[in-house]
Amino acid sequence: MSWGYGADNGPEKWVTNFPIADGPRQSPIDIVPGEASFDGGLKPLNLKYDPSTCLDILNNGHSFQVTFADDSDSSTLTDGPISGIYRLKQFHFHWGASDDRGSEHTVEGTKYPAELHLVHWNTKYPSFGEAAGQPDGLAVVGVFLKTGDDNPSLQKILDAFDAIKAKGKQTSFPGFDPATLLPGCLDYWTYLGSLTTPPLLESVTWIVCKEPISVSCEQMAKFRSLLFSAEGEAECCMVDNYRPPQPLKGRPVRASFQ
Ligand SMILES: CCN[C@H]1CN(CCOCC)S(=O)(=O)c2sc(S(N)(=O)=O)cc21
Ligand SMILES: [Zn+2]
Repeated sequence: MSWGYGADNGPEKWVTNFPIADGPRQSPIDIVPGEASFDGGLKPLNLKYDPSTCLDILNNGHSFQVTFADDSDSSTLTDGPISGIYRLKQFHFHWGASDDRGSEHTVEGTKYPAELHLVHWNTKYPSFGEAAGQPDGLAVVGVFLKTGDDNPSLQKILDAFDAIKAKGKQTSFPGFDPATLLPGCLDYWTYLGSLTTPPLLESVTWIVCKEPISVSCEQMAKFRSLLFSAEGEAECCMVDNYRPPQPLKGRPVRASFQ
């Protein structure tokens, strides 16, 4: 059985096939603002996204992801805590079965109903796959979702869900601008961590925005209409696809704001 989020193949079991699960720089973590150190040397995030690089939306059986053309520097992350140019590869979400849980990072124990991850790779490496194995290979921008007003930008994504309900389904998704998913304020916390799913590679510079974006309760319900299962299999709702916080193991967490 491959990894997942169930009792038999979930986060507590991943260490069996992925021993790095108990490694020194695992993600997510619980962020304690009072223990983060303000670093005046941290630059503002510079996110420049070109909607024409948006390709398709896919249900990969663990989440859904929106994938981007990354053969040029059209959609990039620069500055912030990183050096060089990182290209946007994909974004995806993690969410709960109910609004009281779903995010991977937590803030002083507070769980949000969902968390957005924008995945970028360091162009000093020849490809995404190469970069994913390097300690400075990836940079993921995390954005919390908080229940409140309807989010029109999110709605465009949710409207595509009927075409990707089951695992393995994919459909074209042209012209989406991921910048419309960012909060107004780009203050962030940053620390060195890992992928939060297998292969749990310790190659991620995490950049977690302090300000959440909004999602309505109805929109959260739509997230929960996706399936972990493929067509023809017993239906299993895609919910609680989040890894809980992992030990900090002495890592510094820096804040870009005071
Ligand atoms: C379901 C698999 N999720 C993985 C898939 N990729 C890793 C593929 O490694 C290939 C060598 S990824 O780099 O796109 C990526 S980023 C995150 S997260 N939640 O930490 O932002 C998980 C994953
Ligand atoms: Zn993720």
